[in-house]
Amino acid sequence: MSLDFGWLRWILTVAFGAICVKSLLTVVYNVYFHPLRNFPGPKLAAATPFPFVWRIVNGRMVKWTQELHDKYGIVVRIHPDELSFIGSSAWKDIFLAPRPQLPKPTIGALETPSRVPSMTTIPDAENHHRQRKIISHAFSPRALQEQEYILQKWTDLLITRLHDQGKEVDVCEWYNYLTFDVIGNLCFGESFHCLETAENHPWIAAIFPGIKIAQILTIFHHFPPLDKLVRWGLPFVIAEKIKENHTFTSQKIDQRITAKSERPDFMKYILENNYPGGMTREEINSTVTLLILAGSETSAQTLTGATYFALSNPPVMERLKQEIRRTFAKDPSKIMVSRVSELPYMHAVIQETLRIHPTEPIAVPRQVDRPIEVCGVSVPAGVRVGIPMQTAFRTSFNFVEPDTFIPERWLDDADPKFARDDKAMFEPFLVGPRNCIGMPLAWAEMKLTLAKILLNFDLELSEKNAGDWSAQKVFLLHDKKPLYVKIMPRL
Ligand code: HEM
Repeated sequence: MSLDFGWLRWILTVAFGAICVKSLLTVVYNVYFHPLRNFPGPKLAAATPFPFVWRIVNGRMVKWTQELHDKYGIVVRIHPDELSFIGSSAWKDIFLAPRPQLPKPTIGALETPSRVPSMTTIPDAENHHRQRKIISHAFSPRALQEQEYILQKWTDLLITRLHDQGKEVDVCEWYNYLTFDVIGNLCFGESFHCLETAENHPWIAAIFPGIKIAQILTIFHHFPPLDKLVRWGLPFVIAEKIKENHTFTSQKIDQRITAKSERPDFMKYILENNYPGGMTREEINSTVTLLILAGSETSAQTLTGATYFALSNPPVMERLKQEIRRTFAKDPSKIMVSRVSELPYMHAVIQETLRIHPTEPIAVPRQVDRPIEVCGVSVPAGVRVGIPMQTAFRTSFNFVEPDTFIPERWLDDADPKFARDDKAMFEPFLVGPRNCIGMPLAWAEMKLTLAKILLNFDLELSEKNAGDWSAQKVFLLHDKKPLYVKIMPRL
């Protein structure tokens, strides 16, 4: 008996035809009738999300937005529903002025392993505030003072371990070991033992590929209903890793809670201030995972960047070494957070690193839920607006010699030509109620580390590094590369 599948062919043809007609109508609407139709930008990016999602997949979003802003100016329509701004008043217009604050869009947001949002993935302002109020106690000036001994202990261990190594190390890896151990201590009361073992803990080894996959999978958010399929299917793809990481975090937090310790780490403050109706245990798990990521990779990337840029510009390295060695030569034990904070040139080197190589290079946009004005133009509700930091920090619209590493531009006695720099554009830690809560900790950790490294070692770039270290793809974070450096002990 032969089966007649004619009806199936007919259904498929009709379905395919309907999809084509709907897509065509959407394209026509996006280009000619959409509220953003008059904004500048490439027609293809206005018509469909494909050019945008392609840059997410190939990690070239930074290069693309740079080219678009060079061509179209300070505002560009980079997606049918998204505008990109690089004018400094955009910080105020998007992140400070709207009250209540604009929510984070669910499109493009990474999910936490448990699906319970962390402080940073919660879209709405009210719930974000509820969590941030509790977490903020762990980042007060007093808490940072109490936590300094942890920074001191682990930066000292980094120096000892570097003395044990051969002549050449991948500093990217070692800065990561340091920042993970510090943040492990602050979150769980116990380090990840990376510095001791010179290895990444499996939790860490799993998280980076996980972020990359999750970021690439966000492209399906742009093609509903495929987003639902991915949400359903993702756990099957990386189920084991998700479960392992989730269990690890949960167990470590359990242990820290049971220990009832008075160590001044993050958990002490979270537990002390978690009033009834505050954070649920699952929210604590998700937010601790966020703290580990936000508090480690960012500082490690910036330390690697500062090392690379200073070594690539010998007069900068010379001036930086002089400042540190002159200040601490007589008594290296006096390298305290309060004292390293007073070194203007080191501050300028790190700022310039964050300008050339910010840790959040691409826009993390906001959802416009009411008409607003950004950089003097009216933006309708229902779209997304963002500031791509790397593009905004490295454009001649905002900075003189934007691609050149010049820490001197940040000094009080800078060359008058740098008066043309729009310094209000430079906000590498974000502004507003969702800015970086760990900024003082980050500064303290980075300055302490750089000071100790340059007091103890002379450094030189290895011939093993190929090309420009800072030319990296971006999958939300920089797709980091090793940085091989020859280290020569001097103390
Ligand atoms: C060079 C170092 C760092 C830079 C440049 C940096 C930058 C940023 C930026 C741009 C954001 C906003 C993310 C978004 O778009 O939502 C952010 C958020 C955050 N950062 Fe940092 N960060 C650094 C270090 C740290 C450290 C050491 C910690 C400590 C744990 C930390 C904890 C956080 C947290 C918890 C958030 C989320 C805040 C919220 O959602 O309210 N960061 N950071």
